Amino acid sequence: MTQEQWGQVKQQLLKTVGSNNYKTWIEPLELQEVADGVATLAAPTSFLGNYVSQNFGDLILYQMGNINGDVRRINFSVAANSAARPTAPKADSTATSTSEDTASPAPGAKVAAASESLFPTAPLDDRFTFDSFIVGKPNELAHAAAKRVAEGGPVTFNPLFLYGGVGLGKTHLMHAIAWELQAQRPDLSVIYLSAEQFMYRFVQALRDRKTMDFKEMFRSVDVLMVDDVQFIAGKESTQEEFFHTFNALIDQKKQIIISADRAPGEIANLEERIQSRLQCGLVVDLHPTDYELRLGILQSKTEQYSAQYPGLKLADGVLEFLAHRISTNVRVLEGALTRLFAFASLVGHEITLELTQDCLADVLRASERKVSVEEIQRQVSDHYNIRLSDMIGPKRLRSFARPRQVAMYLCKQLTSRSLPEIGRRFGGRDHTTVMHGVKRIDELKQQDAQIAEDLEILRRTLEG
Ligand SMILES: Nc1ncnc2c1ncn2[C@@H]1O[C@H](COP(=O)(O)OP(=O)(O)OP(=O)(O)O)[C@@H](O)[C@H]1O
Repeated sequence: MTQEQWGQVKQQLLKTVGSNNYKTWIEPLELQEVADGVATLAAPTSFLGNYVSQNFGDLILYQMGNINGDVRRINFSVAANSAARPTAPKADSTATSTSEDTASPAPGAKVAAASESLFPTAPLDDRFTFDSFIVGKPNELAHAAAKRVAEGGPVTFNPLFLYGGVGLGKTHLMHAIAWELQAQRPDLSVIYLSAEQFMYRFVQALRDRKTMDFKEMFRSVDVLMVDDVQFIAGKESTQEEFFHTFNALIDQKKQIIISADRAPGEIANLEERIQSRLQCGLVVDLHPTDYELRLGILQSKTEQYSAQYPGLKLADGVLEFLAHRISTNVRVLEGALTRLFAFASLVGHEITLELTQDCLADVLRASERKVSVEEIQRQVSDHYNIRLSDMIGPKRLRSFARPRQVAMYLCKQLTSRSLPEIGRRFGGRDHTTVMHGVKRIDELKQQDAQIAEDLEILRRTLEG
């Protein structure tokens, strides 16, 4: 691989990983040498080298392979000792870490016999255990199913299919299963990897003419876990391979655990036979968190932080406030708490409600349910059974004018748009017209029970 080709690889990586990731992680890398199919990349720090190796190693190798088929492995010229996960054993103890050896097995778990270049298990996050997973109504079934599978007993439901929205704990549960299996059943060979990694491995095997090794390896494991399976949608040959691997393991009564961001039947461009195969075991949904679960997660995180930041006090009501206000995903919730503790420890203050509102203003704003003017117009015209064009149009008929005023009122109440802006969205009306409409509905809702009820229903629908 020449420096020029390395430049092309970097250009491709820029497109794939985005400019922020690119600047931080890829740009600092230098191509040092290529010998015997092994490309050595020099990273300025061992941390960076390890991080890139873990997170982008496969991708870099994949792109390099596309541009120059001679490259089969990558080395990072950094010390292997500085790996991010101290508990994970090193796959080898040489002074370099490779994209393969960072994909190390769960400690203690036996890794399926495989050629080194296809070494498949992705690293596990040691924070993601059953102990640190808070159980509530929305995730109790998923948790119970994961626990059962983690016992490593006779296979009762196969596959276990976990699905749910972003940041609701799918990966956490899968890692927890892997850790538990490794502790309870170190005799089992367990492979955990993302569907994306499955694809890269497969492509690599195709390129290296090692598909038999690939097949053999995946078909000889006891437990196969594939995260984010929606990734293989639309990728035909990967799907094909996945399907055969899947069938072979099911036939041998080996446990398969799959996660996705939606139910099997809802993954577009996933072959029907795969969709139906995925549904033949237990399909469990991780529901969006509720208030109690969020509070539980915050309390548990706070205990950890209190140990980390001794002496830092948390005022009553702060966690409740956060659990109430941040209702998106757990990742955002955790991030908010991390920021709060870090900030409070810097300024040396007790974490009060004011400090929380101050420090997390952007997160709180972003979590507010955003209702758009268009959504309001649509809902209101549906409610009053008029056409959207009549609501926005010039007609002054009472049957259009009243719903229009209701919609203007709701826009003022539920969005942060100014009166002139609302006017513009209502067919270019003047801000005084909007002001008048808002005032009129304000008065009417005191006198007219029907209007008050309409407003209540609409507000509830719009705020979800
Ligand atoms: N019930 C829970 N208890 C404790 N932590 C949780 C819980 N649910 C999620 N988390 C935490 O939230 C973060 C996001 O979870 P995770 O990565 O498992 O989400 P995911 O469902 O795999 O999301 P994505 O679709 O983005 O991959 C992690 O730090 C995880 O530890």
